Amino acid sequence: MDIVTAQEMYEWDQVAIKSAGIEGKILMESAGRAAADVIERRIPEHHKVVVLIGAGNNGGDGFVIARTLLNRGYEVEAWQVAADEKISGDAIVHKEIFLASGYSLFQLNDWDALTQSLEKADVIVDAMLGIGAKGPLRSPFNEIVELVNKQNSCRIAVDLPTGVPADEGIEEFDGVRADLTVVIAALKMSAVVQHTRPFYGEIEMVEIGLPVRKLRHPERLVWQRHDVKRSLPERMTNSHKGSHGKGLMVGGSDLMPGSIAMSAKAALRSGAGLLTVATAKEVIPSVSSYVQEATFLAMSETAGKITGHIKDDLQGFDAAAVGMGLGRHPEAQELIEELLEQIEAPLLIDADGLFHLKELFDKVAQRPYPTILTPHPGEFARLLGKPIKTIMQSPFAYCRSFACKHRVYLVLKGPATIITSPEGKQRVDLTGNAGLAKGGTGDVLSGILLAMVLQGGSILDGISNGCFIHGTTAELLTDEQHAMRDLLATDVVEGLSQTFRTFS
Ligand SMILES: NC(=O)C1=CN([C@@H]2O[C@H](COP(=O)(O)OP(=O)(O)OC[C@H]3O[C@@H](n4cnc5c(N)ncnc54)[C@H](OP(=O)(O)O)[C@@H]3O)[C@@H](O)[C@H]2O)[C@@H](O)CC1
Ligand SMILES: [K+]
Repeated sequence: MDIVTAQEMYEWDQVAIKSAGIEGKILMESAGRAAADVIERRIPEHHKVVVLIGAGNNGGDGFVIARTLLNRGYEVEAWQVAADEKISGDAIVHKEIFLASGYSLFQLNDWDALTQSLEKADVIVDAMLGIGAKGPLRSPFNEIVELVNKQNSCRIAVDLPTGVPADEGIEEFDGVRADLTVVIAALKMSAVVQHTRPFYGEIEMVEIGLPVRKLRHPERLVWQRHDVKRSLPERMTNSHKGSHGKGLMVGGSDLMPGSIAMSAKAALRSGAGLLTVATAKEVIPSVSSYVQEATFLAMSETAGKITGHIKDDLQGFDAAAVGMGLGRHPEAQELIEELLEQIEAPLLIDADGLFHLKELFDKVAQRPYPTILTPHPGEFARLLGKPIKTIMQSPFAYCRSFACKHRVYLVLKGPATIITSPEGKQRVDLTGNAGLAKGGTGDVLSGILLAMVLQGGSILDGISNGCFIHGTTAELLTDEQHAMRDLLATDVVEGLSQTFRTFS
C-alpha cells in the first residue's frame, strides 16, 4: 500500500487524466461510490446520515456519496457548507447531477438548522476538505469542525479528516476527529505520523481505478502480510545449520543479562543457523541458562561490563548485532568502533550501541558493508541532536536524510515503525500494539532482525519482514492467550513460532 504526499497524489491524478484518459469527474464518481460502499457496509439502513460538502473535489466526492446513499434508500441530508460561487472543478458537475437526480441540498444560511441536523445525525460524513487544505482552517470550516467534534454521532471522513494536513511537518492544526476515514486510492503521509494519526480513527482504503502501472510509485509504502509472504526466504528441505547464517551478538552486562539473552533466543527462534554470543565472562551462565543453543565468547570485563577488545577472529560471521544490554561506559565506544572496522558483514547496532555512535558517524559511512541502526525516537533524537517532538513531526524526512547521509538502514521504532534504506526507500510497519510498550521488546526485535539478515535476501526486505513478524506476534498473543498488560518480551520470543506457522 503506497503512502503519498498531497503533491504525489495530484501527480497520480494528472497521470490518470492525461496519460490514461480517465476524466476527473469519472475518478470522482468512482471515489464517491467506493466510499459510499464502505459507509453502507458500516451503518444500519435506518440511520440518519448528514453529508458535509465543501467547495473542492473533496466536496465533489461528498455529492457522489450523498446521491449514492439516497439512491439506495438511506435517509440523507446533504449540506453544502461552502458558498455557491466557491464550488469548483468537477464538484460542479456532481452538484448538477445531484440536483438533477431530484434531491434537495441544504445550504449554510442558518447555523441553528445545521446544528439541529448534526445533533439528529447518527452518522456525519465529512467531505469538506481533503488534500487541498492549506493553512489553518478558515471560517466557516473551523466552526463546523468544532461543532462536528462535539457530536456523539459516528464521524466518517472522506480521504482525510478536514483540517488535518495530508503531509508531515505541520504542527498547528485543528481537524475532525474521525471514527473512520475512507482513504481514496493511497494512504496520505499524515495517516501514519504520530501526531496526526489519531484524527483518522480506523482506516479503510478504496480503489478508484487509477492506472496503477502508469503511476510513479513513491518508494514509500506500508509493508503488509503479502509482502512478507512473497519475500521471506524459504527453508530448503536439504539445508543444514550453516545454510542459515552464522551470527554474532555482542552485548550484555551484569545488570542487564536479560537483554542479550532475549535477543539471542529471538534470533534462534527466527531461524538463525548458528549464533555466538560475545558477552562479559560473568554474564555467560545466566545467558546460557536461557539460550542453550548458542555458543559463547567470553569477553574481558570490568565491574560486569565488557571492556576488552575482541581477540577472536571476526571473519567467519555472516552478520552481527551489538548493543543490547551493553552499558554506556566509555569503553563501549571503542568496542563499537572495532566492530565497525572489523566485521566484514552486515552489522546491526541497537540500544546502548547507539549511545556513542554520534562520535563514530564517519566510520559508519566508510563501511563497505551494510549497517543497520534500530533506534527508538529518543535514541534517534540523540543521534540527530534534535528534540523528539521535532523529529516525530516529520519522521519520513528525518529518517530519509539521515539514512542517505550516513549510508545506513534505519529502523525508527514506534507504533508506525519507519524502515529506510541508504537509497531512501521507505517502508512502514503498522503491526503490533501497546503490549509491546515494555522493556525487552526492542532486544527481541534486534534478535529477529539479525536472524532475517542472516537468512539472506535483500536487507531491506529482511528487516521489514522482521518488524512485521515482531508486531504480528504481539497481535496474535493478545488475541489469544494474553492481555496487553501482561504481555512480556519473553512471551513474544516464545510466540514467534505461532507467527512463523502462519507463513509456512
Ligand atoms: N486523484 C485525486 O487526486 C482525486 C481526488 N479526489 C478528491 O479530491 C480531494 C482534493 O480536492 P482538491 O484539490 O479540490 O482539494 P480539497 O481538499 O477539496 O480542498 C480545496 C478547497 O478547500 C478550500 N480550502 C483550502 N484550505 C482551506 C482552509 N485552510 N480553510 C478553508 N478552506 C480551505 C479551498 O478554497 P480556496 O483556498 O481555493 O479558496 C478549496 O475550496 C481529495 O482529497 C479527494 O477527496 C477524488 O475526487 C478523486 C481523485
Ligand atoms: K474530508
